[in-house]
Amino acid sequence: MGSSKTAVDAQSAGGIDVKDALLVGVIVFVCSIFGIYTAPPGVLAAFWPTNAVLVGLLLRRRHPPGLAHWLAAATGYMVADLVMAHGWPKSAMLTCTNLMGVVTCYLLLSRMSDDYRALRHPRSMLRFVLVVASGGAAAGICGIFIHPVLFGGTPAYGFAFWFTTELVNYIAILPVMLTMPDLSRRLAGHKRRSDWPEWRIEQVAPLAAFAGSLWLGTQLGGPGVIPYPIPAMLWCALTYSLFATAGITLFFSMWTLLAISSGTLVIGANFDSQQAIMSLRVGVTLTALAPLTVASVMVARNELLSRLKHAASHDPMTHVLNRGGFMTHAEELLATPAVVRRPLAVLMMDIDFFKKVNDTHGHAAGDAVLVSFAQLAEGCLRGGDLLGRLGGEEFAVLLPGCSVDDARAIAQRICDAFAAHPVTVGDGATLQSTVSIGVGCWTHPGTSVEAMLSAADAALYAAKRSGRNRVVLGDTRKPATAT
Ligand SMILES: Nc1nc2c(ncn2[C@@H]2O[C@H](COP(=O)(O)OP(=O)(O)OP(=O)(O)O)[C@@H](O)[C@H]2O)c(=O)[nH]1
Repeated sequence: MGSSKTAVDAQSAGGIDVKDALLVGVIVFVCSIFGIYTAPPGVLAAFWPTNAVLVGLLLRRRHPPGLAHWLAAATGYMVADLVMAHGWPKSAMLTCTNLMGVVTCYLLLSRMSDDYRALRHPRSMLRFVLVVASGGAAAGICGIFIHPVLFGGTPAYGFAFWFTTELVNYIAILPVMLTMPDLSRRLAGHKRRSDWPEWRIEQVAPLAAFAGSLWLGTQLGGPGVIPYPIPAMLWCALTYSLFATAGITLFFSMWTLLAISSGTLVIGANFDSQQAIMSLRVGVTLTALAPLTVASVMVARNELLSRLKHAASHDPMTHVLNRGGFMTHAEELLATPAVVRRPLAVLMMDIDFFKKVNDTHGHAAGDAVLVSFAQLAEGCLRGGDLLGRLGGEEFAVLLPGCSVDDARAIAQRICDAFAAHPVTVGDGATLQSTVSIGVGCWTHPGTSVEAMLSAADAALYAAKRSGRNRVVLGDTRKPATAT
């Protein structure tokens, strides 16, 4: 039974792999045809997206590419060149050159950690430039041999031409591929329209400044206009996601080169030699590295900040909110109009005879009981409820929009579940602890979190005095006043 299932799995995985490889081949073919069609007459494609798209595709797949993928990619290149009547020998030489750069970039990038590869590390752009320069150099080495044969140039020119072309295309396109959000995961998240961020003026302004600086360049002209959009692009990098910044820098590179070649952007320089064109393309592309580096540093900074924020507001042992985190979240929740107008309940929970657990089985056993209780309590709550560890063996819960009856029922559920849940500790002993819970309820809160907690605490004290392992409802007739 097991082996036949494995065979079926392998078969279906094989089917998916072939389909996947075919898709890679088709994408390589389409990108290559696009590159060949956009080339000026007599020159190999000026904008050659295929290699960067292929490296990005292979890296973004869940599994490393197999032989089928590489064969499909090679076929895609060959067929595109043959369709454009480049003939077999020329097509084969061009395919080898393309694949040399792709394989080099793929191998180097696939060995990097996820953070570096997705350009989410402050130093990732440095490594990225080294990788794409290596990919360009690999293609350049092929260029030394094929350029004199195919185009009659010198080996040195062959190296320079292939190196710069690959470098420019990788730097412009690969960041977009590497930072592209995982669409399947996004769609699975079912983002509703109301969850989307609102577009405010400060979010639109950097993009408007970028468009404005591009326009200004066309109006003023002269050799200094190329970096005009850099301040706006840095502003974009500080405001938008890494992926959006990568898209903006790609647009900048393409726009600048197209605008100069079409005469929309007049910089007053002569581009009558291949060297001058190469120099311009490399210069424009390298300019775009600055905003990408800023965006990359911003991502790393924001992730560090959110990790620090989480660490400051959560208890490292039970992973629920700590006192500070609970108070901040509770106050924020109480300021929400939807919460203010609805009933609200607070539970104060304290594990019974917890000192005895520590004294009998050791501190580690006490910790295990605390972790177990936090998990169990969390499992009894609804999505919008807040659970926090206020200190020691004392926990609190805020239940927004919860009636007296519901609050009592939730508290009783936690109490019963914990009493019925044995915890096995390090010395092999099985501990059966209980919890006492005080409940405070308000039909119109209008008071501070501290006041609510102290009212629920009074009910907890009553629960302890009347025998523990029980739920006691506090006085709910009048709202508590701030202490
Ligand atoms: N294992 C462990 N123990 C803790 C931690 N924080 C506080 N304690 C212990 O929790 C115990 C609390 O004991 P008491 O306040 O006397 O309460 P109790 O024994 O539960 O008695 P009642 O609350 O009256 O049922 C003390 O022994 C503290 O040292 C912790 O993080 N881990």
